[in-house]
Amino acid sequence: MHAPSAPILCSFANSDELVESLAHFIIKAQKESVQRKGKFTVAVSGGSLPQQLNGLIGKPGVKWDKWQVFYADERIVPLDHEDSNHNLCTTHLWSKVTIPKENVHTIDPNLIDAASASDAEDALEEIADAYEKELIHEFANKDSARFPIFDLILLGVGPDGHTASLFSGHPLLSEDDRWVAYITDSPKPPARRLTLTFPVINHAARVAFVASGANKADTLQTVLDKPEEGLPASRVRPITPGQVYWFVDDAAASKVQYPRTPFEVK
Ligand SMILES: O=C(O)[C@H](O)[C@@H](O)[C@H](O)[C@H](O)COP(=O)(O)O
Repeated sequence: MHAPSAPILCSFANSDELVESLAHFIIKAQKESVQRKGKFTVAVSGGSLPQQLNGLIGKPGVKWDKWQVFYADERIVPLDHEDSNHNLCTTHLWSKVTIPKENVHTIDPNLIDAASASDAEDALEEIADAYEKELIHEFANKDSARFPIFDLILLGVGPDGHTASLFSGHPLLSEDDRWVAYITDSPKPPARRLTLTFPVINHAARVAFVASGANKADTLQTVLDKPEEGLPASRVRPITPGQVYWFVDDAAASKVQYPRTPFEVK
């Protein structure tokens, strides 16, 4: 196993520049992946991220039919529920682009109904297992890696430093076997969620965090300048040649000492 490489921090003067640069970064990653293997595997999360992807809308360089999308985390609610990350992404992105419906891999809606009808953890286990199988179907046989290698995982960071549904102090932070796990005790509602685990996130070819606004300044300072504090977002350190990027605005980076890397569109 190779050592993780240091995060690359790209900070932009405002939200428009961030959104546009992020779109260029994603398109470049997509081109490389499609050239190499004919598809682009992506994981996305919720929060403000889907809106920050709107620089992709209408860009001819985006080959939506080559995308295979999974959710980095999802809430255990019906897919059209206001808390669903799939619903959020559909509203802000999928409904505005030509991605084939079958290329967006949701948690199984039939299993959600069963889980909603009961408090039993078995139903959540079943949802997590089914989603893991969906991933195995996409990634297995391609190489012998123990974990899937996403081309790109897009994440946000919460004020408490959580990312996906990986929260500080939670036993799930030490999960080293499963690809997908469920939680029933998310400190932020809704309590019942599904998440990709750290080994999956840290095997990705690229992980890009997106964060904006002054209310993220303290969090980013801790995550980037004090990784020894071990906030979940600091633990995202893909093994080489994987790389973690931070796409932030200057307001969010205002307290960060960590060196910036100029963003270059090539
Ligand atoms: O866990 C949740 O319930 C949130 O969806 C969360 O993961 C969100 O993505 C981050 O808090 C970042 O939030 P912003 O994208 O709004 O900065």
